Amino acid sequence: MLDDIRRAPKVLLHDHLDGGLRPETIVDLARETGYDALPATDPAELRTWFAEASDSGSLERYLETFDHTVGVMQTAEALTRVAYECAEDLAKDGVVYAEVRYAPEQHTRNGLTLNQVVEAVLRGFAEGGRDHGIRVGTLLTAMRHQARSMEIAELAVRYRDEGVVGFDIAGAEAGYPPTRHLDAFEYLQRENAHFTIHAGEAFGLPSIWQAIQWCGADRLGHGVRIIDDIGEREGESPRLGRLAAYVRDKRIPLEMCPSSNVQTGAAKSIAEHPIGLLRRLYFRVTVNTDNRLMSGTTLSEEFAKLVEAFDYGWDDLQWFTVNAMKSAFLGFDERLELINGVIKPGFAQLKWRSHS
Ligand SMILES: O=c1[nH]cnc2c1ncn2[C@H]1C[C@H](O)[C@@H](CO)O1
Ligand SMILES: [Zn+2]
Repeated sequence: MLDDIRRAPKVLLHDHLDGGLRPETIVDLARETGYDALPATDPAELRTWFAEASDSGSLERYLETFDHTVGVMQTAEALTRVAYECAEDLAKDGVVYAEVRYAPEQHTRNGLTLNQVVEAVLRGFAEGGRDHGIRVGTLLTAMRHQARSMEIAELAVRYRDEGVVGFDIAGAEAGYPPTRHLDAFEYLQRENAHFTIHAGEAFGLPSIWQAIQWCGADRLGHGVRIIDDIGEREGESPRLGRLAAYVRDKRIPLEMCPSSNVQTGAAKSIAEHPIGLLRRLYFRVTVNTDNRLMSGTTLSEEFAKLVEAFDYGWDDLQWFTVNAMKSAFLGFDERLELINGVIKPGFAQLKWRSHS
């Protein structure tokens, strides 16, 4: 099944550039750029280290592992290489459209300007996308514990015609509510720009409520805790609270990342992940990787885990994929073209093959 899932034309909306490096590349870049704090210099050991260190049950501990990936991404060449390889790796996994995010403010330690950071990454995505047949849009992230969101929002608008398709905030959620960055979100709305907000991962409903009702988020990063607003009683159909009903009624996309959520403690296991119920209730659920390196995963593997846990078939996987494409920060005509010209025919072929 995994091989077939790899062949399916997939869409990925939530993937961090600094969470998806190849271990071999980290080792190379550390050597080239003089970064001497890696926990291991053998790629296989490094791969294991990331997976284990990320498996703590705490988002804060999980985020500490990014010190090492961000540490080696401080030159234009390094950023371009990482972005190129990201496009290549996603294409090889059968992803046809991806939105990949990172925080430019974390890549200026060696003197790069924010503009230089963005241009280096865009170059990597453009070249990687062209060579490997995938379209990659960029989301610029501001770190929620810092105070640079307005600057980063302006950066996203500056590069909107060059491949930057939106904005996001990320980092530790508890103690850093989205409203801290309200001015940035209001600015983006005035600019008719798109944004998503990490919310409802390590903090509950108030974070989701603020993200949508105060900040005007187009999508929710994770959003798993929306489950807290859904009451389930034996023998009765689930009851949606006002916020959960709003999210479903308005078709607000949920960027769900099953493996990452298990690692940070946002979900107990894949089988107990709220995605099962949310999909049954027809929330606009999408499936994502978050950080392929930290979770040792790919989008195909995330789908395969869900197939195992929830017995999903091709129709479910296509539904998640079409949801993702509908929710992309891309023009309506381009979304339609990918849905009708690539996704539907690709899935039809796989369904036909598995029946014959
Ligand atoms: O799942 C996440 N929640 C909150 N922040 C995250 C998550 N994954 C990565 N980040 C942070 C760490 C990265 O350095 C930053 C930009 O990609 O975003
Ligand atoms: Zn994330």
